[in-house]
Amino acid sequence: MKYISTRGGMNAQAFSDILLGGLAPDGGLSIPEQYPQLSQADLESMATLNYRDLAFAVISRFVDDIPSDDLKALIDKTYTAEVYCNGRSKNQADHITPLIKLDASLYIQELSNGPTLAFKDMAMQLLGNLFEYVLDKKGEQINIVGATSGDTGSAAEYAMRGKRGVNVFMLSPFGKMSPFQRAQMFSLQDENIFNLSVHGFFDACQDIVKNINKDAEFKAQYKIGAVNSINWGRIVAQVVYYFKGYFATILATGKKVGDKVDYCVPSGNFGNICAGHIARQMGLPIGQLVVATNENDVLDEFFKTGGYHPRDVANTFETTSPSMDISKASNLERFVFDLIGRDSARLAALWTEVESGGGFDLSPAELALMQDSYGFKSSASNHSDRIAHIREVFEKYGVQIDPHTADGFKAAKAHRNLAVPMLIMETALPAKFEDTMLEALKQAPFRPKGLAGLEALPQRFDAIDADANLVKHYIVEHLA
Ligand SMILES: Cc1ncc(COP(=O)(O)O)c(C=O)c1O
Ligand SMILES: N[C@@H](CCOP(=O)(O)O)C(=O)O
Repeated sequence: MKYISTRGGMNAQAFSDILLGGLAPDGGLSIPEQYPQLSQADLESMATLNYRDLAFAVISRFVDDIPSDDLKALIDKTYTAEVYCNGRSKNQADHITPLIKLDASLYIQELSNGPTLAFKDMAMQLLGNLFEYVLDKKGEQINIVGATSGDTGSAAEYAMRGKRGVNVFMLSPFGKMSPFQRAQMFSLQDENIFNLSVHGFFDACQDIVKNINKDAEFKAQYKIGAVNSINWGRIVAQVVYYFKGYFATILATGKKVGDKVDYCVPSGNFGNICAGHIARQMGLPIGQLVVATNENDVLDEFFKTGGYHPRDVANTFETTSPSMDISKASNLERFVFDLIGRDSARLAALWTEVESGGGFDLSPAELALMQDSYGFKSSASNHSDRIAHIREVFEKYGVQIDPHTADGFKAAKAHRNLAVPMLIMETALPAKFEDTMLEALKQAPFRPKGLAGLEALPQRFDAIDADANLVKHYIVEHLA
């Protein structure tokens, strides 16, 4: 399996060569030359595998330059009941991403039982172990530069703290994360962790990360790596839980392998649902892929009209599902590459428009293809929807969901077909967003053991203006 760039300007590379980096040298994103294809027999053979074996069955199809035994050992070390425990018994926790039944055909897939209580841990824990392995083999070090709106940052820092040869420089939007998210990151005192609080939104942080990645000389000199979902390693690890969720859903609903399951995914940078698209391209019988957004609804507009027009700061909003306060969805580039028949010249032209502050419109035929053949639907939420749906799910089903998952619940209701099971991806635990949960339920959400008093711990971070040169300077100074 070799990897190319969506923009056509990268020679085919092996998995280990693209693993540590973010953007391809031409500014595009790495993507497999073709997706592995699974037959009905392959799917049937996967249906009863535990998470570790399933992860190996999926990920090994994308990796051919790490010996199988080593890859299996890295996966086995990652997906354990101890890491994805969240206070459960070993037996319960060993499912890693168990389902919560809401009704006969509506389920939530738990993805937030890892160390930082968000779905990012599903891929980031594996990435941490893969990084350490590949760096050891190559005898190299890495300085990760990442952007977060609240969850990638803590997941990356918890996965990379104490790892040999790794430093993390994490950019987050100043004053825009929840107090819990802020405390999770800023209370870390590890010497290899640097938190930079940027005056701007997540989009500004991500632009800086991309800008640094495009400076080939700086990138090579300072060994810059990426952990955002522009990194292919994040996406491939996320593909696994679409398979796990599928098999668990058909088992729970008495369906058979081959029957369709719909998925609804709270979306911002489009990394989570992009993994769903790839699972579908591999042959997983996914019906609809429903994109849920908050008030920052660029993606909702795209999937309804075919027009992708990222917004500027003045039109990006602070919301109560803050991790989705994103107006430029990096991974959309991977999906559009497939949608337009992998025409890299056209893709590069479309993203040249996007990067110069504009956007593009698909043709009516492409819009129909996206909605009908690729199964994409969408819906947007606002604060009052969020509060109402947190309340509804608690009152009807006795389940507390976080504000992002509540945006997903609204979208799932809007697009549900009662004949097809619908799986809502849980993207974080309510404990991370206590104020909104209190407003909705008049009670504080469950907080896993060991996290009491998190917000009162001493915090360490540096504030900085949204300027790539300042960030580069900061990196150079702190590495020295
Ligand atoms: C809690 C939560 N929900 C949803 C999202 C959106 O996921 P994605 O960016 O992969 O679309 C994020 C972060 O991006 C998140 O942290
Ligand atoms: N919501 C994310 C934003 C970054 O997304 P990523 O999946 O591309 O790393 C966050 O919480 O940081």
